[in-house]
Amino acid sequence: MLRGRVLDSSFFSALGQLALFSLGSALFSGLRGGIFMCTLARLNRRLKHLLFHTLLQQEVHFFEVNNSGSLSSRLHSDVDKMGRTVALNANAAVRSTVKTFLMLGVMLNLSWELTVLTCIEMPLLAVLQSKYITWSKELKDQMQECHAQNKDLASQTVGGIRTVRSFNAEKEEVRRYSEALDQMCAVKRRSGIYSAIFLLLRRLVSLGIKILMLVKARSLISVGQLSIGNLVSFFLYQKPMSNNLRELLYCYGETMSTVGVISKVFNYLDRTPECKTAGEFAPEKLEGKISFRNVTFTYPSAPQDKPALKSVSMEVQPGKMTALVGPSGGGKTSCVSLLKRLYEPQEGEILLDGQPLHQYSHKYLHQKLALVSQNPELFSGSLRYNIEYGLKDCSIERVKEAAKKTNADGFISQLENAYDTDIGERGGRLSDGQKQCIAIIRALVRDPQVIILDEATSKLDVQVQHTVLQEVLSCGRTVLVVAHQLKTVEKADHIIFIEKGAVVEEGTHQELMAKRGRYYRLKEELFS
Ligand SMILES: Nc1ncnc2c1ncn2[C@@H]1O[C@H](COP(=O)(O)OP(=O)(O)OP(=O)(O)O)[C@@H](O)[C@H]1O
Repeated sequence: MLRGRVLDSSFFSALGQLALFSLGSALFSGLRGGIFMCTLARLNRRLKHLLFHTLLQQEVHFFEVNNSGSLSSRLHSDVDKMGRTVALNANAAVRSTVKTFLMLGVMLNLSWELTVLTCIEMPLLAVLQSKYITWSKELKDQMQECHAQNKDLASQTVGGIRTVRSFNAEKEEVRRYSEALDQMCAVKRRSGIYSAIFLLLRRLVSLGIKILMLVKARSLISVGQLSIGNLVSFFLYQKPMSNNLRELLYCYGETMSTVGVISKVFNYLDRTPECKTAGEFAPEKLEGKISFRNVTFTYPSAPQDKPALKSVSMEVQPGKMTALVGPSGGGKTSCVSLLKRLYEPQEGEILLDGQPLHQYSHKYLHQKLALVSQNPELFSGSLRYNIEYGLKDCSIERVKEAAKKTNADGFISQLENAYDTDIGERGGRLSDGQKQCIAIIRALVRDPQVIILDEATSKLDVQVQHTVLQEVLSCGRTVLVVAHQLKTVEKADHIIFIEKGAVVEEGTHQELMAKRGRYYRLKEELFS
């Protein structure tokens, strides 16, 4: 047509072909887009599920070295970015490749010389692009880190707003956040400068190629190897063809620069937790006798010559109340953490009814051995949800019964929706004492044989403390109490005094008082 030899019949046939081609292309692109979006959604869901599952299997130390902000960033932004980049780029790459080959055929037919020149642009741009990727990859990693840090800082400050307010630290927190934002801004600025330089060079290369093509076209026309019509047709194809090539390069670049993000996500997915896998042992009857045999333990993040426990040996008798006492930093909580298998000792072993702890099934162990700590971790949701947490098929009657035993049903029934009341983020709508009550009910509802109270009743009044202790001691349970308030441990059947990671002395209250050793002196210091 552009050559001016237009016949009505060929015009309509070309129009028909064009319409068919457009219809096919629209159908193809709709289908392709739809399929890729569905695949992307599935891929995203699967990756997040896998990553969250893998994260929850990791040992406690992993969460000490990886803060929650960066983990949540990996889980959300990184997985989203990864899925989007891979799926969308694959989509764009398929589209551009198909178009490129179709156009290449037509363009070669019009002028192979000009087509070769068009294709020269591609390797030049590829060299530029790969340089740009190397520069920008590092910046993208830095941006991810800054993003995670900012998120962590904001969520930590908002989560700890009570402390921030009471220490009048709002200005300081705003300053810290603003510093973090400045850091992010500096990285983005550098990234912007690199991008501007890259775009400029890319334009210059394209322009240079275009000038070469015009010079070549002029010489081809002058020797009669190319008509003006063919040249115009060629340029009509050349622009979208260049765009396609550029899009292919862009997809490659984007995928390459996301490699850092992808490798981080896969590093987490492939990570094997550094702790012994739990066994299958789950006896029907458990007495609850605990033995520490020459247990030496150093926290993974502490220097290896600074063990928290040094060759600790002790016995917690079944059905009795044993108290762990000692000065701050002595190693009491470390004993409890080892008992709950939050960490593994480097030397020695811990036995429950004569069996090493790791041989018990994970579910069984945590059901039979319940821990209530001083600042229990509660989750947003209803009271009932928090009490039943992790239990399947727990009836409301069981929950109510456990609440009655600790005298907590009174305050619960006065709440707006009783057991269905939402307790707010981390149980923020409850008092500290009420939180401790909920944590005790949460432990009792599991009907454990061993119950560990790590300063668990410190915020309850004396009457409730007494009721709770009576309840946990009933049914022949083994009770291990960790206490600073020596008053609460006087009733214990056995007291173990731990200092600087070692058992210093043990016996009943009367025996230790008569001995006039460390226990006696600590008591004197507290009451003098
Ligand atoms: N997560 C940790 N990483 C590294 N070191 C730790 C960690 N937790 C505790 N420690 C160190 O281990 C030692 C024993 O701490 P532990 O918490 O067991 O003492 P504690 O007797 O329970 O103290 P408190 O009575 O103050 O709670 C301390 O020196 C402490 O600094």
